[in-house]
Amino acid sequence: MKIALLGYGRMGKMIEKIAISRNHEIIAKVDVNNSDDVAITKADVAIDFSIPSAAFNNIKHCLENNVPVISGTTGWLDKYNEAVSICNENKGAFIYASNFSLGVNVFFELNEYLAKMMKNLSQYKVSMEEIHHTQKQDAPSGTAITLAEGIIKNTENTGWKLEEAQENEIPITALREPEVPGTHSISYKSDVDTIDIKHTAHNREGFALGAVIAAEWIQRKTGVFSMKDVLNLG
Ligand SMILES: NC(=O)c1ccc[n+]([C@@H]2O[C@H](COP(=O)([O-])OP(=O)(O)OC[C@H]3O[C@@H](n4cnc5c(N)ncnc54)[C@H](O)[C@@H]3O)[C@@H](O)[C@H]2O)c1
Ligand SMILES: O=C(O)C1=N[C@H](C(=O)O)CCC1
Repeated sequence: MKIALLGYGRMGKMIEKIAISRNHEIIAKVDVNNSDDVAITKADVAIDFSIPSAAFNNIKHCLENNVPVISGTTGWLDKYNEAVSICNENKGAFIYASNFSLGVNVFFELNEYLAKMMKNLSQYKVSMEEIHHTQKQDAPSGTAITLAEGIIKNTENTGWKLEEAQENEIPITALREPEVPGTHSISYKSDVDTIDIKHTAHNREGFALGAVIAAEWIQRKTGVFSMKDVLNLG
């Protein structure tokens, strides 16, 4: 495949490495200082790992030019429904995932399964912690938001909050520490015990491999998909 990389930072560079190892060709590298709108239109797929303020326009440009797009950028989801409409209007192909790693997508399923079991056990209070590197622009992480949505869907919790949560809201603690690729923990605490589940990324390879697999999977497809479709989970 001919791939356009939208964002050539930590993730863009890791995706380039994995894509080349799977015999793909990188035909455009778009960055804050380097835009190449023409090259993008010649790609079989674009992979966007940019910044929250750029993601929506990147995705729109691809969909309006019939280029399937995979986006892992977090922190722009107020415009997700608009991106879905643009995809459908243009009969395009689009996948957003807050986390492309196989391990986290298994963890998403485990989270929902546990939430269902905890639904009627009101003595347990749920909380979440995420830890990422200090360059991260958004908080809480996109992954933490997906996990919170998985709990809300399956329990009486009505929302999530960073820190000071109300009753029935999931409190999320977002910590920033040097070099941490991404750690997410969910705890259900009662007076007598605690149940914890945790996912720890050791590096960024899992995210990048998942994004390249999604880019391979979406070829010749039309519609809006998720990593659940790609990985055939659940
Ligand atoms: N979904 C996942 O699996 C996953 C995994 C890791 C990171 N992320 C997300 O991916 C994004 C990128 O992460 P990163 O660690 O590579 O960040 P980074 O800061 O290393 O890279 C972002 C790059 O985007 C570039 N950029 C800025 N404006 C742009 C524009 N208009 N068009 C294209 N590129 C532009 C920047 O110059 C920079 O090189 C973040 O939102 C992060 O949360 C998602
Ligand atoms: O490094 C980041 O930034 C990450 N962002 C995603 C998120 O916000 O969940 C995935 C994990 C790494």
